[in-house]
Amino acid sequence: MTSTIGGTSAVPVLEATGVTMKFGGLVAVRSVDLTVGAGEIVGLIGPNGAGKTTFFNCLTGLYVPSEGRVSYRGGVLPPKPHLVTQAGVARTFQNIRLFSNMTVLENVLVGRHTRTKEGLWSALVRGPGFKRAEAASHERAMELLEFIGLAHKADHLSRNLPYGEQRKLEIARALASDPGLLLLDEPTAGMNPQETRAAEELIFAIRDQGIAILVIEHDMRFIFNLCDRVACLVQGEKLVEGTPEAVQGDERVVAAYLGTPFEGAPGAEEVAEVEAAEAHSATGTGGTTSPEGEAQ
Ligand SMILES: Nc1ncnc2c1ncn2[C@@H]1O[C@H](COP(=O)(O)OP(=O)(O)OP(=O)(O)O)[C@@H](O)[C@H]1O
Repeated sequence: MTSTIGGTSAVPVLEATGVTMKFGGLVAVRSVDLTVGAGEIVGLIGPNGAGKTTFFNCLTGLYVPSEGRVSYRGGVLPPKPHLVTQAGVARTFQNIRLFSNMTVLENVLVGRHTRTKEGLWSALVRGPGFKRAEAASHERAMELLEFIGLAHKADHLSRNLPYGEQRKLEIARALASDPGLLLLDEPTAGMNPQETRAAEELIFAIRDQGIAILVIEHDMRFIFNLCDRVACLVQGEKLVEGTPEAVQGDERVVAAYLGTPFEGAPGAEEVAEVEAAEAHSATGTGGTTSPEGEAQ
């Protein structure tokens, strides 16, 4: 199966079909379909609480979706984070999750462990197989630090890095698992404009290495500049999906961000029902009539 993007055909790397996530009575994500093709950068936008991170958590095995299916390169992903990483899907988090007392290099090495095959026994006796694997991991981790521009800080404690560099280090740690798909949750949150620009360049460079990317971001200028395709979630449902130009110009997206109701908006029926019920209870027997004859 292929997904068509702007007239070209891309092989899907990620396919999410009908993904729904319920927390008790709350439907945080409702029947969302999304594909990411090889070589693509896809953006996921939506107002606060729209369900973006919940959807990411469903893709990466942190949550088991209430309904739906997530596949990577044609195989259904097991709902366990370490197995998802092993399959080739890596992620970063909205709130930085580095090991603050470890060095920059050690943080990247932690991300490498899904790709090392040496077992506990081999590690304990530090046999030749373990030493070879350790040297290869070290070399790969240094390559990645070179790539993100932090090789000169390999021995620094990660907690001493400026915020923008901590975010870059998180990306390097995710890349250490050799993913085919990288999910970035608000990679530029808290960054200044120069750091945001550098993050954009870094993401393009990652894509150029053949890694598909799905990114959540609130910075619209960043997302519309970066992405080949953008999907907008509102109240857990995918409202619009298309090229940055199409999504940017879509009045429903603008309305969703401004909180303006519009016809057919996800949740609009529920809102109307609640408003009608409130009007009913406020007026006792079905509402009063204004002098102009309009219901209040
Ligand atoms: N573990 C949970 N238990 C219960 N409700 C949750 C849980 N996680 C998220 N929610 C709810 O699901 C909805 C979607 O939240 P989510 O964090 O996915 O939105 P978001 O689009 O990522 O928001 P933001 O842009 O603010 O990060 C919200 O109403 C949130 O309160």
